[in-house]
Amino acid sequence: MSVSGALRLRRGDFVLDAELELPERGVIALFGRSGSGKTTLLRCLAGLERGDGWLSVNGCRWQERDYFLPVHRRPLGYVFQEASLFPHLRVRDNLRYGYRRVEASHRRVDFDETVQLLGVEALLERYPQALSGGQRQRVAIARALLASPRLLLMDEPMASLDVASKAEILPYLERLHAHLEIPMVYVSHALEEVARLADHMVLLEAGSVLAAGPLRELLVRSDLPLSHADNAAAVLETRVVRHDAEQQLVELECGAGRLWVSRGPAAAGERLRVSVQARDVVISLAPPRDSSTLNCLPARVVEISDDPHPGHLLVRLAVDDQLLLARIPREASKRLALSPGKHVYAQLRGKALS
Ligand SMILES: Nc1ncnc2c1ncn2[C@@H]1O[C@H](COP(=O)(O)OP(=O)(O)OP(=O)(O)O)[C@@H](O)[C@H]1O
Repeated sequence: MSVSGALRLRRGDFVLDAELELPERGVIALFGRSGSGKTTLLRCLAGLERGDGWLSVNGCRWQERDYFLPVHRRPLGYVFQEASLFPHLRVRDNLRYGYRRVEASHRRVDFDETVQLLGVEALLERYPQALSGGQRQRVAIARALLASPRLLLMDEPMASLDVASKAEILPYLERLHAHLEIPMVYVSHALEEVARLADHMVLLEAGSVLAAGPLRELLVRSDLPLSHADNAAAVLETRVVRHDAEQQLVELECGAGRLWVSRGPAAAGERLRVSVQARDVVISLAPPRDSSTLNCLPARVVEISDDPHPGHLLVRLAVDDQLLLARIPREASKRLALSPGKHVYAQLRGKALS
């Protein structure tokens, strides 16, 4: 584990008391409702808050009982909700600022590659005030990366963006995810965002860690609040089979089944994750005929549990070794005589996949 620690901090009535064991790369979502302590924990990781406990990153002690590495000496990148760029410097000089502060022999990122990765080549000569919110955040992320951090911290980097800017920046964050060799701790309270980006999740509730582990496992646990949320979703890992230009669809392999999604061209063999909302999954006993449903996967009922939505149940389905959630009417469960072990078909409504 590259980031581990136990951090405690009291702020008024609120107490943060969190133990962490984070993987050495990939996107780690700090997730929880408003006030659960996500930002406080992130600030403790950065050294912006000093609580009790210890913290070790990549084998280096950042904090212990009598030792505290100050924030300016921690090799980390911090991206805030609002991009904090220097207004009097062009984008190029904003980017160079962090880059130059790292000795050439310690640099682990290439300037041009990072500029390309975040798609900011065309913006280099502009001043921050001539950028859109999404562009500013891309520059802020590039600047954080150019300081060759060992840990990248992001505090709801899309919170202040409108829907269009969010849609613009998400693909860059996905690209970043594929290229990053360091852990990126990403604070969010938007489940859709987390389902698209994160590999690992730390679920916070009232300052404590309620659960932590691989995202795919936590999303579908019926004992956690995630699976009972309105927008509860599961994530399926798939592989691109082919792009059908005529139908404008991409065929994906998902276990023994196939899915079709409308996306731009994708290369065969590429891994693609899709998130499927529980409310968009329909269960049937036979594959649909004479239906406009494009996607239907053979599945097996694993567990049926109560759901807070009146008149509904939550069904956990296995699609080979992956799990899917379906929120279905209680009446339908009875009519179809669903029980654990039963073989069924999971139809995914048109908009189910994202
Ligand atoms: N300086 C402070 N003094 C008193 N209470 C504080 C202080 N800073 C934070 N808190 C409290 O600590 C709790 C956790 O706040 P924090 O901002 O970490 O939550 P969060 O999960 O990031 O919330 P959000 O999603 O709304 O940003 C909140 O109840 C907040 O009111």
